Amino acid sequence: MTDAATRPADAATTAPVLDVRGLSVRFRMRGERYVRAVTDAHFTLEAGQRLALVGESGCGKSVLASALLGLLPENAETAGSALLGDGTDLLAADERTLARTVRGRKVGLVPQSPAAHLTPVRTIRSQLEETVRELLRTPRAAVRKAAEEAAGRASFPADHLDRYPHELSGGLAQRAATALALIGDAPLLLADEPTTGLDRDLVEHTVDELARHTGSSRALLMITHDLAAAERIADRIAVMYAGRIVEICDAEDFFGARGPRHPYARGLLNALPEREFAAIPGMPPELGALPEGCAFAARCGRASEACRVQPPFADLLACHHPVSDRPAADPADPAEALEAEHA
Ligand SMILES: Nc1ncnc2c1ncn2[C@@H]1O[C@H](COP(=O)(O)OP(=O)(O)OP(=O)(O)O)[C@@H](O)[C@H]1O
Ligand code: NI
Repeated sequence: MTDAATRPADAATTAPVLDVRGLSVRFRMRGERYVRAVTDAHFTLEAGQRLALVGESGCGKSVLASALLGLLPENAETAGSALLGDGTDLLAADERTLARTVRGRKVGLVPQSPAAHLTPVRTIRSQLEETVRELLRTPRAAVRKAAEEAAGRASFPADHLDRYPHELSGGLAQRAATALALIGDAPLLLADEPTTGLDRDLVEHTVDELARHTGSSRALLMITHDLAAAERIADRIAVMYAGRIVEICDAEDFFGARGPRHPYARGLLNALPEREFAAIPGMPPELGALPEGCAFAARCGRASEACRVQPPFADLLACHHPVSDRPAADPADPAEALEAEHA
């Protein structure tokens, strides 16, 4: 643990909203064993950017989010840094700093399940007012108005403010939770599976709202395994496999004609019902027993000897045999190359 790093003042204006460098999280288990939930993650988020972090269940997405919120359990050990635009290192900050100045104020959390996040025995108005008092230190006389404004920003109807959470539809509960998340005006919004359990209309509504609230001054990190939701909201996609980010790609390329370059990312995309509906064979490795080299090699049709060594994350990709940018021919695949030559 080091003291929170601070940037020189002149760099602060150009610093990204979030700059994650070499973030790793491992959990200490009994008998000197470790579960390596996140390994060497690198990414940045500029103001106005919306990044979707996707990957199969258990690949480490939520652990990464918890690390950014300082909400990891006792047995977690972290490495690397996660710098906010003002120089705060989320990995180095102590709990007091995180609780008093970071969560809600610098990092807004859009909860997974608004129903669980809202307090059942209190009206929406009283929850908004409490958060306004806490985060904004608003003078007593102005709290009611500030809470109503907060509701308005998330399009929560004023005539529903005196209702209890159970009296709200799923959509309105989501708006109430979003209103709470936005009160501190945090430059970074973090949403872990904000659309889980919602029907398709509500998914679209929720991600559109998140996009609207990100605007040009904030940044959004959305964790999801819903690729359709990711496509709707994100301008960049980060794909995680077995604790590592294996590719970061513009959403346009990812979902468009070019497609992702990492074979795993391709597999995820092709597993969609509206594409090939073909699941990737096999299972991801246990994070407590990761192989030496590329963790995807055992399931990868393109794997070779080279994959016994961990591929470095370079040029936003960690793969020895990326799928070619040119859809017609692929030099790594002799058969395809031959075909192309004769085409
Ligand atoms: N406190 C802990 N101790 C040990 N292992 C943990 C702990 N918390 C999480 N893990 C492990 O870390 C791995 C990553 O879990 P994580 O919840 O981040 O996955 P995820 O990608 O968010 O999956 P999902 O899509 O299902 O939410 C899992 O193998 C999980 O068992
Ligand atoms: Ni998760």
